[in-house]
Amino acid sequence: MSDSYLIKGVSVVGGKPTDLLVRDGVVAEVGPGLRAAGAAVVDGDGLVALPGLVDLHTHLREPGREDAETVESGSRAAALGGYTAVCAMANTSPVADTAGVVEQVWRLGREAGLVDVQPIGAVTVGLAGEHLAELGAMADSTATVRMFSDDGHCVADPRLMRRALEYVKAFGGVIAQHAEEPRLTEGAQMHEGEVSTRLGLTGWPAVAEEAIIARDVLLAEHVGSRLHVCHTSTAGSVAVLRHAKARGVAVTAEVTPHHLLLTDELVGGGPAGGPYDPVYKVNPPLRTAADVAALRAALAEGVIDAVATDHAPHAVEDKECEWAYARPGMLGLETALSVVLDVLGPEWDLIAERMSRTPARIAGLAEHGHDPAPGRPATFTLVDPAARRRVEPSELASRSRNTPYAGLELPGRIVATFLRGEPTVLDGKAVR
Ligand SMILES: NC(=O)N[C@@H](CC(=O)O)C(=O)O
Ligand SMILES: [Zn+2]
Ligand SMILES: [Zn+2]
Repeated sequence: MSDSYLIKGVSVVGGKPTDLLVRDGVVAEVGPGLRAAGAAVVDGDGLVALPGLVDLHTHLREPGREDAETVESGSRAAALGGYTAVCAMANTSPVADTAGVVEQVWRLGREAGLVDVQPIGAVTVGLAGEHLAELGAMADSTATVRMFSDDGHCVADPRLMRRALEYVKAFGGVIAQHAEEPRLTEGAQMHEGEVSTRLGLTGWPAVAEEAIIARDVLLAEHVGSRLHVCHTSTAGSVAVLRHAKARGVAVTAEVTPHHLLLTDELVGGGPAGGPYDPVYKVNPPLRTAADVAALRAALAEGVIDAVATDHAPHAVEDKECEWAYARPGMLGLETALSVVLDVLGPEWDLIAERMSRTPARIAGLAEHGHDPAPGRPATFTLVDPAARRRVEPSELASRSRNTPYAGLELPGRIVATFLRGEPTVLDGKAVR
């Protein structure tokens, strides 16, 4: 593989076409009409260069469910989706609640070498919500964990949540909360509303999310610590976040691509078939069109800071079964940019902000989230916004197939991704 690349005629984050010279891992020069003997030339005509995307919320399933995803297969899916860094959730088996497990995940990410894999540590031992995990040991480990989450479960005990928020202040950490009051979602199968009533499924009310976010922003304010809200899904949650931010609370929030595009109506029957298709089962559940509209507006405005995929691969037997027995979760890495492009349109600066710069800052990933500019790490992705693609589950790099977008035509295609000057994707294909 070449060690320098000349990308000709590319638009950097929507600007006028220019050339990018990549050498020794960094962007060496930016400007029109560049020449470089020996450099591999990439035709950037019609392409947009974005800072490499950063996912705050990825389930890689290793260790424990390597049949559904591995660090390597998930890293490949991420690179193909334009990502250069992913934060790996802790709900593996064993749980990532010790320095040993987070170091293992970090090392597997390095070995795969396709994206930077930043492990997230569990807040409580075994995600059981009873005792704080060894947060300090995970922070001090090779994986230098700064974000902690019991995702999949809510840290429901307010005293434990308070102590976790207090603890991570010492090293500038953040608690990422899966906001779900468990007493309000017992047996829940989908969003509580008209559709759940019609289908006869137990509802997951919006207030179960909103009540926890309200409590947690107050706790974060009280102890002067940082809170991050995972997969925000309701208009009411947006209202709580807006209020907290106006008060100066150190809270950030993410939204998933699926909550920006899909609604609970799909549970009653999607484009591909009849009702109760578990591909639409996810936590938090798909909500209403009014929620979708509020989430889109909040993302544009900045009340929601980032798009995060919540890429949640599941094996066929856990997904292609009766609705009630299916695991919640959807794939996201390989379709996220296309969905966001569909939702926001070609607002490149906004897309760079919500999918790269801000998530890099939230996760504390200093090498990520920088627009390609001289002296910066050559860590970026090239998008063809004119291309349209039909999502074909069998063509995905993920080991799982549970995409809710099968058969759907979406705008945009990732042509190439570079991580510190090395291509991880070229001509739309992973380099390994
Ligand atoms: N989102 C989901 O529906 N599932 C996630 C867990 C989670 O993000 O809560 C999973 O691990 O499968
Ligand atoms: Zn969650
Ligand atoms: Zn998750």
